[in-house]
Amino acid sequence: MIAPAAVRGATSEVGPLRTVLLHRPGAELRRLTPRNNDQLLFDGVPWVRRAQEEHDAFAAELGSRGVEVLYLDRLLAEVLADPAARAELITAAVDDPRLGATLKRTAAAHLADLSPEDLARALVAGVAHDELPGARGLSWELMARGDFVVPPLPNLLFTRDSSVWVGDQVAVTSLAMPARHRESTITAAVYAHHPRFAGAEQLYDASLEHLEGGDVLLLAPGVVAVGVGERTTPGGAERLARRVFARGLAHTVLVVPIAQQRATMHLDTIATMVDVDAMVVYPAVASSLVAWTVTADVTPDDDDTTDLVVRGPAPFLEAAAAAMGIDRLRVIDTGLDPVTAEREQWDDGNNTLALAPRLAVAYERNTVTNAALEAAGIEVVRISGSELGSGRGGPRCMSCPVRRDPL
Ligand SMILES: NC(=O)NCCC[C@H](N)C(=O)O
Repeated sequence: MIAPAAVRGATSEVGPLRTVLLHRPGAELRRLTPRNNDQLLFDGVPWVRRAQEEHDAFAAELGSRGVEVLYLDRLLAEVLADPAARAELITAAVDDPRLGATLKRTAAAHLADLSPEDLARALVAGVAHDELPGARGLSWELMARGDFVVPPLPNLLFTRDSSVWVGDQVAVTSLAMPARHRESTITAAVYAHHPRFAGAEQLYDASLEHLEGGDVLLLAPGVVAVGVGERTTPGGAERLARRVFARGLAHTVLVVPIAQQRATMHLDTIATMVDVDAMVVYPAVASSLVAWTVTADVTPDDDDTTDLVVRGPAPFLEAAAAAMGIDRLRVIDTGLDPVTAEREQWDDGNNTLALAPRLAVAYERNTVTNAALEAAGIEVVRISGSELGSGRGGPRCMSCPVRRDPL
């Protein structure tokens, strides 16, 4: 029996969206340079003011459709009034093998002196070498002048990846790329300490096998697809499967191998739901995608030891339809010809955010995919993303649904 998520959480990708967690990009994007953008997982150096305008327009579209927008940096500043949360996050910020003990101590003392708002800014934007008054120690002396004592988190923008709600429980994820590890310390602290989330059950945590929210798709109530590739490991998918079964949050997990490359870093870069029975899918992979269907052997009663039944591989679209209990999953193609499809997939044409069945937010630049969506009966809310897109993420990546109405 799959419990409906009422007050918090989500059981699908398309149930009416009521509350969403966003992060408005700020000073952390100003840290990007041509020297560090690759390591920080951006494909360029965005124009920050324009990125903020694009993000504000995205948030305004959500707000005008009745979606409550929560901002991660505001929740973070609020929890940083709590000494326990401050201590946790300061320790995590300086827990870096590049720093010697003296620099760790100086950096921690500097952060501990900041107000909650300034500390929130420093945790997100990082602390540059020359921003640490009175710093001493060998590792500070030998650090390159342009380097960071606490590296910035420009990918916090992509709130989908560092936490994901499955039913009424929240999974703080275990991010694979070093540039993103510290993001989950922030989401973990917000969910653990903010009164807004009091009582929320934690489904996953950052100490476990790699699992990123962009790889987790709630295909239908009780059916979760997990992409396994550059970011999420088979071990992460297995752990999540056991936990969602043990807690009655799903009856089937479809594990979907995806190519380990930047263009397809998460499952949501190649497929997203736009209706209860329809997905926009990158046609270059649609027919070759497979899924392993995972279920529980007996009624599960324990988080991490349930015996799993694994069947497959079978064509993804068929396995998904069978698990969802429908005849067929309708597919809308990205692009039209292979070159347009490749361009629009790269520019997050597949990465739509459903606000309700047949209503989705998409980047305006993917004109061919958006026309195909409309031809299939999907209303498209277009937003611009010329600067936001330089981080290689679209509307779905930039949003973590905290509450969707049950279908
Ligand atoms: N779900 C997603 O596909 N998120 C986009 C993450 C982009 C970010 N620059 C990254 O490489 O992790």
